[in-house]
This record gives sequence, C-alpha cells and structure tokens, in this order.
Amino acid sequence: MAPTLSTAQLSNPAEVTEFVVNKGNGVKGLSETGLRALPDQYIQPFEERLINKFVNETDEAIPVIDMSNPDESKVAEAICNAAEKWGFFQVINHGVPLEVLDNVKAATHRFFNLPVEEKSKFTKENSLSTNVRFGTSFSPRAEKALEWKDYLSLFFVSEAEAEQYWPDVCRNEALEYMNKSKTMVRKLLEYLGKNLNVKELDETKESLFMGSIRVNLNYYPVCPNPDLTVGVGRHSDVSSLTILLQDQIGGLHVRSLSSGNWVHVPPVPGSFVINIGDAMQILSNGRYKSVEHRVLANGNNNRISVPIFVNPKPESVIGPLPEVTANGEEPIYRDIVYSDYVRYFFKKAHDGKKTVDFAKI
Ligand SMILES: COc1cc(/C=C/C(=O)SCCNC(=O)CCNC(=O)[C@H](O)C(C)(C)COP(=O)(O)OP(=O)(O)OC[C@H]2O[C@@H](n3cnc4c(N)ncnc43)[C@H](O)[C@@H]2OP(=O)(O)O)ccc1O
Ligand SMILES: O=C(O)CCC(=O)C(=O)O
Ligand SMILES: [Fe+2]
Repeated sequence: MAPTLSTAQLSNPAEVTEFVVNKGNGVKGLSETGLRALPDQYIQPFEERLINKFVNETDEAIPVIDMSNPDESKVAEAICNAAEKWGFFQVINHGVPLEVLDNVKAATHRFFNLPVEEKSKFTKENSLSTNVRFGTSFSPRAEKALEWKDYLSLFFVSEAEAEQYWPDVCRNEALEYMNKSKTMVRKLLEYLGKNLNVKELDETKESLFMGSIRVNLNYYPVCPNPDLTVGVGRHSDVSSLTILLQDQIGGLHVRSLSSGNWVHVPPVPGSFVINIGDAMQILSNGRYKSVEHRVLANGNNNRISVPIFVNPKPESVIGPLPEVTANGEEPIYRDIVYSDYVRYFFKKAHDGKKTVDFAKI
C-alpha cells in the first residue's frame, strides 16, 4: 500500500525529513504519497535550478564513440580527445551484453520496489556492512536543499562479502554488470594511459586506476515541481572513470568545457555514458577533465541510472603520474591519500568542481 502523509505533515519540514531520511521511505515514498507540491527543503536556490531555456539553446552534443570500429587507433584517439575536450562521451558496441544491462535495470526496479521495511535494512544505521548503504539525496546533513534522488551504494570487497551483505534482489545482477564491464574499462584505461605515456596497464597501474569499484543504483521518482529542484546537483565524480547506464527517460546534463552551456546527454539504447573523474584529472595533471554534471527532476516519469565508479584503492596515494611530469611539466596537484579525498567529497553538499581544489598545490 502507498505510504501516506497528511497535508499538515507534508508542510512540516521536520516530519518530511523524518519520513524520507530517518524512516527510510526516501523520495520514492514521498512521491508515492501523491503530494501536489514540493516540500520546502527540496527547493533549490534559483541559480542551481536547470532552466530549460538555457539548455535547449545549444546544439552541442557529447561524442558518441563506436568501440567496435576495427581501426583501434581511431577509437583510442576519439576517446582521448573526448576525455580532454569534454570529460564525457558515450560508447556503443562496447562488448557488454545487452542482457546484462537489462538485468541490472530490472534489478534496480526490484530493489526500489521493495517495501520500506526491507530497504531500511540497508540504511547507514541498519546495514550490516559499511559497504552497503541505502540513502537519499547526497549528504542530507550537510545540504541546505535536498536532492530528489534515492540510491543504493554497493562498494565491492569480494564475491563472498557481496554474497553475505548485498541485497538478494539485485546482488547477482549488480555483480554480473560490474564483472562484465571490466574488459571495456581496461580497454578505456589502456587508451587513456597510452596517451599519458603509461606503457601498459600492469598490476601497479591497474590498482591505481581501478583498484576499487562502487556500483550505485539510483532512483529518481516523479517529482511534483521538477523546475524547483534537482535530481542531482552540480558535481564532478571523484572516481578515475565512471561508467553510467541510464534508462530511456533522460535528464543528465553536462557542462560544456568550451562554451559553459549545459548539454543534455540523450539516452542511446545499449550505450554507456563514460566520464572522467577527479582522480583521473589529478593523475593526468589536468590533461583529462572531470566535468560538472547534474540531473533534472522529472514531473512525469520515474528514472533510474546505474553508475559504476571505478576508483583508486582507498589507501592509494594519488598525484600527477611520473610519466606525465617526466618532461618537466609542473605538477598542479599534490599527492593525497585517496580515501582522504573521498571523505572530503562526502562531507559536504554537492558544490560543482570544488572538491578538486582540495588537491591543488
Ligand atoms: C552523485 O551522487 C552520489 C554519489 C555517491 C557516490 C559516489 C562515489 O562513490 S564515487 C567513488 C568513491 N570512491 C570510493 O568509494 C572508493 C574509496 N572509498 C573509500 O575511500 C572509503 O570507502 C570512504 C568512501 C572514504 C568511506 O570510508 P569510511 O570513512 O570508512 O566510511 P564512513 O565513515 O562510512 O563514511 C564517511 C562519510 O562519507 C559518507 N559516505 C560514505 N559512503 C557513502 C556513500 N556510498 N554514499 C554517500 N555517502 C557516503 C557518509 O556521509 C559518511 O559520513 P557520516 O556522517 O554518514 O558518517 C553516493 C551518493 C550520491 O548521491
Ligand atoms: O543519474 C545520472 O544520470 C547521473 C548520476 C551521477 O551523476 C552520479 O551518480 O554521480
Ligand atoms: Fe556523477
């Protein structure tokens, strides 16, 4: 049965927070009450709202790259070029079976359709593992305005740990999705690395670029006043690389490095959206760019997305690679323990590209 909140409760911010954040109903539960107006704590400051007028004025588009192209050097060139100029691109014919993508999307719906008592077993307070977390918004305690999104975040430690702690309804599908994507991820990292004079993706480099993996299942329910809020606010990812599977609804926007315009990332069936994260920006000494992006709330449709955050190991020290600075190029970032960087990211609300300043010299 759909959850209920009285009109009086809906206009009381403390009651809304209790229902959404503390009781684990999420914004999905809130949306399902059939509320007509957006509760005050979701109203974003004017400058953070994505006004369609500005978005639609541009005909810019992020590159779509066909990875089945037999001319590998052309593919590598297109990927490195996109990583430098856009920080974002889509890939098609990437080799990950479409069935795996369909399965993880279905599993995402299955998880979020569980009753609140089941999902709440995975909130920070209740989860039996710190590597599994069901939550809402991004950092509710630090945010002045909340974001219209629920998520399940799964940090991979081992198959055995996942077997024990990840939710049954999505575990196998999330693992298969992560495992089947690794060949493509290695290929992308090989191309990006070669362009930085990294000869091969040996064990050390693999651990640095892809030493830890987190899969998030994101759910953006229908929103009563989508123009007043956001699904996800402006941010760059702290990963090395993010592999994102989105459904057919759309709403992801990327800030163009050349024009500053917000550019929509149209859903392309069977594709992945790939973006450079802060760790890669730091390792490449700014050659590759992690780029601001954000997600619109939607007044008509529920939306899901499934990012794989490919990261350094938490204990890795990241800084500009020696291969990049060997030619005398000045490092613009200091060496930093990756988990310190990620903790700093999680401690604050989304704030565009500001996290990376933490690592600047
Ligand atoms: C865009 O909207 C998002 C994004 C995300 C997630 C994005 C990513 O995960 S990007 C990849 C991040 N990299 C890694 O996870 C690999 C490296 N991991 C680590 O170094 C550590 O696991 C750690 C992340 C630093 C956490 O270590 P630890 O200090 O042992 O753990 P906690 O005390 O539990 O966390 C500290 C603090 O961080 C927040 N937090 C932790 N995990 C998450 C999570 N998965 N999602 C959201 N927030 C998280 C949390 O606020 C903790 O503070 P508390 O005050 O709650 O104690 C996720 C969600 C989005 O909306
Ligand atoms: O849902 C999306 O399209 C993007 C989500 C995102 O940016 C993230 O989870 O970091
Ligand atoms: Fe992101």
